Amino acid sequence: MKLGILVSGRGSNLQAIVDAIESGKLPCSISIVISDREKAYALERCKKHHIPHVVIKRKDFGNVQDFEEELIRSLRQAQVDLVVLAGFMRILSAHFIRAFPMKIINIHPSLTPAFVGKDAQKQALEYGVRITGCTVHLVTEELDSGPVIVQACVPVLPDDTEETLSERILAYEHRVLPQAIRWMAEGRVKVEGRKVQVIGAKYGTLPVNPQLEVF
Ligand SMILES: Nc1nc2c(c(=O)[nH]1)N[C@@H](CN(C=O)c1ccc(C(=O)N[C@@H](CCC(=O)O)C(=O)O)cc1)CN2
Ligand SMILES: NCC(=O)N[C@@H]1O[C@H](COP(=O)([O-])[O-])[C@@H](O)[C@H]1O
Repeated sequence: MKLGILVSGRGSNLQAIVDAIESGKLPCSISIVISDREKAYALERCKKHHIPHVVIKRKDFGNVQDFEEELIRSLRQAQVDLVVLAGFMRILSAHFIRAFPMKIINIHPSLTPAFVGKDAQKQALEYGVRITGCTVHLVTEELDSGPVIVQACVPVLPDDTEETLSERILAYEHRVLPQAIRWMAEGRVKVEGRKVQVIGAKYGTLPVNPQLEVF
């Protein structure tokens, strides 16, 4: 499976995908990484691992439609089979999503539908929950509300800061995202409306549901 990965920041989830591929655990290749920010550290990771990459900045386009058309053009030119949002911090339009039907996944640092949007870890802390986590979901036109592929539960500790909680969640993100991509590559993710079934996966076990098989 050829991946097109969209990033905006440090790229630790990108690195987790690269590590999974290079270790032989993830039968995929990365055709293109696109960053909307030229100073994203994710781009340094691409240079180190010789991954094709491009910067496509919103402010270089007169409107969001032209910006998204360039994203679509680059992804189609790279002939990607799956688009992965790995810390990409722009809300994508229905037009973009319809260009890759059921072929866009996103990693989000909460148990959706709780705490959607930006700063999910801070939202969880401020709300006072004792359990949060991360979600890989299919991207729909509604923000962070797509059919859920996998979720990991992460405890919130009394002395947690946004930083300590984010790091604890991130450790699970780096496992559930490659696992979800592998299930997509194996064709085991079956979607009926909002319901998702990973064929052959073991459900009901925590802290990760469905249970991870490789990562
Ligand atoms: N249509 C969708 N687009 C995106 C989704 C999605 O689920 N559906 N996921 C996001 C990633 N994301 C949370 O997982 C997210 C990213 C950014 C924002 C946001 O409010 N961004 C602001 C400002 C961006 C900036 O500061 O540069 C905005 O775009 O207005 C919310 C959620 C990726 N896209
Ligand atoms: N709403 C989207 C969102 O908050 N995404 C989050 O941004 C971080 C990117 O880290 P990374 O660049 O090191 O992968 C990750 O924690 C990801 O879940």
